Amino acid sequence: MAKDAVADGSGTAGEPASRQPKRQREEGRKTSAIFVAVLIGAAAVFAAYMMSHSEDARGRGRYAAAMPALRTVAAQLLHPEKGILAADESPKTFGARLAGHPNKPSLRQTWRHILLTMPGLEAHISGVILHEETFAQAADLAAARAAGVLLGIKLDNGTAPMGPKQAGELHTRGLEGLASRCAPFHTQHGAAFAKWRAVFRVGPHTPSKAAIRRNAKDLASYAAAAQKCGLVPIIEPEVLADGDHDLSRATNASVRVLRGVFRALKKRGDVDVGAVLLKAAMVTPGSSSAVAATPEQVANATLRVLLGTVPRALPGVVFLSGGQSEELATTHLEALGRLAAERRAAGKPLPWALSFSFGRALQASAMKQWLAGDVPAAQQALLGRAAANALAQQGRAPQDPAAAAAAAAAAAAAAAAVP
Ligand SMILES: O=P(O)(O)OC[C@H]1O[C@](O)(COP(=O)(O)O)[C@@H](O)[C@@H]1O
Repeated sequence: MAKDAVADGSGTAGEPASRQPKRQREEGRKTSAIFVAVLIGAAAVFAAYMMSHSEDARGRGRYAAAMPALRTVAAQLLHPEKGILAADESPKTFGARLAGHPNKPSLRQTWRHILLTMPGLEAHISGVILHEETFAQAADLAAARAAGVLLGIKLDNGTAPMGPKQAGELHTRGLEGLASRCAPFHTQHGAAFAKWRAVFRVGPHTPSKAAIRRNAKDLASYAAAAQKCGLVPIIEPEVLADGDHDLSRATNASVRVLRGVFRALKKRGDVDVGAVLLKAAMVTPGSSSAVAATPEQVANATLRVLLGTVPRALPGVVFLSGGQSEELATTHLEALGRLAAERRAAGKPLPWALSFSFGRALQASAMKQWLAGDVPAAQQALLGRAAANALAQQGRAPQDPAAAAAAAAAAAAAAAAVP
């Protein structure tokens, strides 16, 4: 009997449970109950902490139901033979591209006029992202729209330093009043999409959790506001190439940032991720890194990051050029396009389209020609880069840019000749 009592855990060895004093049994039960309650409490606190602090925890929440009209616009932007021209430089950034020429509003206006009215632009450009100041150029906007080029508005107001604990890190401004600010771009100026850029530095202690959380939350708030305004949001969490970090640190930072961003989008519950485009940096070693990476290594690292973080429902990823030369950005895009084509051939297609949304890597040579006074050469240069990148995103070797420009111009002339 004593043996049974020990075996079923109900008493002390040698003394049946029924013979223990009642008070002693009750105290034992109370102690176990308190112990279990403390355990449950600690587990709950730990789980809550992990949910709110761990960047690796799976995001809770859901995406909003499909927004068909916005999904159609997203698909238009992701035309397989076209990409997006980023011409939304803030006045300060534009000035940095001018090689000493005075950064006057009229100069920016002239350059954007040349871009928006360029014959043949629509051959390989599906949309142009513009700075707010360009929305005053109504005739130029109308010309681009008439050619079938979608217009986008940069809705962020640039970056500002984060608190003293995140020295050197930045957050993006512009959420205040966004809901009312964004509507007229769609209703009065015909914008179809929008963009918001957040930046993350790779350093020994960055990007910090705080910077990721804050920027991810703000990107998600912007995406929701843009969709409510009737605009397809491009979210741009740019992991900067500045620095001497290697490919593996760039990979790690990109994974953490993108996880944070998609978790924040899901947590809101009012964003249709099927009507959002991700504008991402390719995963490369830092611009002052001692160790270079081949285009194949860059493409592999970039795809690995995207496959591990980006939901299948997102329609497309458009890459920024991030200070790479025009040729290098195209070479990297081509390596990515080749990987995507190989996966398709192997019956494992990527869930999203890959394309480009370059600023400098589309405009650098063109601007040089324009600043030297040769507008036709500027147009040729830009059309040539667009054509080369359109091929590259399909994994096809870019032709000689001059030949591609001539082909684009011929196509435009043929289209114009049709009555
Ligand atoms: O003027 P800002 O806000 O610094 O923007 C910088 C540029 O970065 C981009 O997001 C990406 O441009 P790049 O392709 O040249 O890196 C552009 O859309 C934008 O013009």
